[in-house]
Amino acid sequence: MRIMTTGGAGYVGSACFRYLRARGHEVFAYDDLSLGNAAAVCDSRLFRGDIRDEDRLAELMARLAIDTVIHLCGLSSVAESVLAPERYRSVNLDGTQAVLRAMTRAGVRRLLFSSTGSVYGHGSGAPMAEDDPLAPNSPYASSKAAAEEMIRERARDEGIGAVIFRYFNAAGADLDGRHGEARARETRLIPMIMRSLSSPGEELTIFGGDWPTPDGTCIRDFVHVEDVAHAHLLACGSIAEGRVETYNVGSGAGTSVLEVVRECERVSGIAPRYRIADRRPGDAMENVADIARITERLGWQPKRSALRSIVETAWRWHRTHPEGYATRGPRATIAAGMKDAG
Ligand SMILES: NC(=O)c1ccc[n+]([C@@H]2O[C@H](COP(=O)([O-])OP(=O)(O)OC[C@H]3O[C@@H](n4cnc5c(N)ncnc54)[C@H](O)[C@@H]3O)[C@@H](O)[C@H]2O)c1
Ligand SMILES: O=c1ccn([C@@H]2O[C@H](COP(=O)(O)OP(=O)(O)O[C@H]3O[C@H](CO)[C@H](O)[C@H](O)[C@H]3O)[C@@H](O)[C@H]2O)c(=O)[nH]1
Repeated sequence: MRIMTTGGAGYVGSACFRYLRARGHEVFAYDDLSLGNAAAVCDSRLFRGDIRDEDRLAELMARLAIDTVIHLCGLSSVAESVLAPERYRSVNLDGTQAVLRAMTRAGVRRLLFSSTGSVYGHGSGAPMAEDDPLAPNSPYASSKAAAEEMIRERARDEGIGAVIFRYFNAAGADLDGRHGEARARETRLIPMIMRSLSSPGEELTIFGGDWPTPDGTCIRDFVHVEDVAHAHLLACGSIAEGRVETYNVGSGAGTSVLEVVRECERVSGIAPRYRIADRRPGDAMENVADIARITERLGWQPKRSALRSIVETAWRWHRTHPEGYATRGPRATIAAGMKDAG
């Protein structure tokens, strides 16, 4: 396949880029690097640009003879979206429209889209299945639900094939120790815990200790980023023109925020300093995936998504790369001067 990954220098996008390339596919990344890292992909295959630049996308898709687009580009912080809903609508929804129009112009007929498990809303204690009603409770989740609808409409009108992936909480780092989560503006739980472990002055804030859950903190479904990348490999091969398939991508297991904090303490041997604050606006109480559909139809199984494996790989990455991809010197496992990480 000849694949364009939008948002391909980001955390999940670059993991997919590397995973698919290592398995023989021609993969190109498109990213404005506002949050992503050029060093996470291969320089010669990274094209810089804004996702709303339809002309540039169409020109690149045609020139590179792309047959499949994996549209991962997006803004994805729930909390930030509450403060800047218009920006989220613009990048996530207008950006998706630009990708769809560019695909039409360049004759690309296969799309894999990164949606989110947060489209289901708070949850009711049971894992969420793909046909459950959607109840997005943040501008971020709403923008993804609207983008999904736009894709379904386009598929009906033009007969393209699409897979919609609703990821739950992607986490962990590559097993090679050279790649991991490193965003310009970080808000996610595991990187924030890692930061507090590495810098003793940094205190972790836990948002909400009064949710109606066993320990009062939110519950999430953490899935290892390498399992997520493997799901993309399987899904790309399954896309059929004229059909849209929707799959949850999670581990199927719920873990509370405090349980994650404790696991990080066990793995690192360092007790993080934390305080419990008010609930974070836009947060869902519980977000756990029912993964029966993806298991049955794509034969996918989470293999590395045990919490221990997620935290061990994340800790190894953060310990050796305290400044993310900018880390140099003996702590970094990236060989000095190595540019072509892809
Ligand atoms: N990581 C998760 O747990 C998770 C869960 C559910 C859904 N998702 C979705 O998966 C996708 C990837 O997530 P991620 O964790 O890799 O995020 P990320 O922030 O690491 O990557 C997003 C990438 O998009 C790029 N980008 C942002 N705005 C852009 C713009 N206007 N033009 C071009 N590029 C732009 C950034 O530079 C970045 O490299 C997102 O769409 C996100 O909503 C992620
Ligand atoms: O410093 C922090 C950061 C997070 N949390 C808590 O940890 C949980 C997870 O928060 P994250 O920000 O790590 O992730 P979200 O569940 O909010 O969102 C993530 O998973 C979703 C899917 O479930 C999305 O798609 C989204 O892109 C992705 O960031 C939440 O209860 C949050 O309140 C804290 O307590 N302190």
